[in-house]
Amino acid sequence: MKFAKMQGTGNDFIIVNNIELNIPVEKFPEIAKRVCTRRISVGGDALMVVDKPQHAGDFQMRFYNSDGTLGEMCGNGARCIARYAYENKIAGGSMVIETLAGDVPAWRINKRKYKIRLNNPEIIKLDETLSIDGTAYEYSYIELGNPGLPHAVVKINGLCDFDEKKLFQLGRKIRYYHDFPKGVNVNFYEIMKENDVRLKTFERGVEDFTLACGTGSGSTAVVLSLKGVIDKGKPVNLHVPGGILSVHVELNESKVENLYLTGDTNIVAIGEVMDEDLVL
Ligand SMILES: N[C@H](CCC[C@H](N)C(=O)O)C(=O)O
Repeated sequence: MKFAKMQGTGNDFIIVNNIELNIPVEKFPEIAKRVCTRRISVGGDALMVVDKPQHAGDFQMRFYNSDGTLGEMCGNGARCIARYAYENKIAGGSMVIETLAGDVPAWRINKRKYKIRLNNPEIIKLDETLSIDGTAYEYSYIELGNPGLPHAVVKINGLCDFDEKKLFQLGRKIRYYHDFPKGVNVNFYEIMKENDVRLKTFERGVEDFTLACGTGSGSTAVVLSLKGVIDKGKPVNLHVPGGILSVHVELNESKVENLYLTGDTNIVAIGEVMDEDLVL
């Protein structure tokens, strides 16, 4: 199975072109689980599949988390797959990616940098409260697109020095909190300085922190813009464990008109998956 391994700010993906491979789609959850397993197979946060467009887009992106579950969208994945599509002549330097959450336009900025327009939020609930082990946490809930990718945005003072094991436990408990029927990706943030935000995301489907989350970065920037915490006109720098992502929130009053995500991509390997225990 021909593949490319890419990463965007450390969020890593295995990408295959199903226009050529023609693998029945019902097989991809199992394939994803296998090839994404670190040490045992190729390893990655997710498997992404390029397929023929279903309407007016350039191609379809199917996204499978490392546990085999389907994700509605993926911000870093969309940036990487846009580069994959451009370099494999599936699309030009300006394209439209069809995702479950809706169409995602993408642009090549230069060889490694790609920008996408994230799906606009369909649900936003600011300043909610949840309780974990007797402690109350304020959070905001947001879904980008429809069906939307669920995100909780939680402020943690001292995130930089927060005990990693404790943060993992907290992330996992919020991820499965009963108020979130679809489960949730958990974004812990703290403000570093004006428009610079530190962010760590515990991802549904990976069941761990990833080095970066694009939709999580977009969701956090929207919440902070609406709350008036950051300067609305300017891009927000999200300092994630894998690097820096830039998000530009264009607001009209309190309505998000456009939400852009920009960052680097890296093609780590191109080759053939030879895993002898992979069942195709
Ligand atoms: N890392 C991704 C999100 C993956 C979505 C997945 N964790 C889910 O909730 O299904 C991003 O850059 O936006």
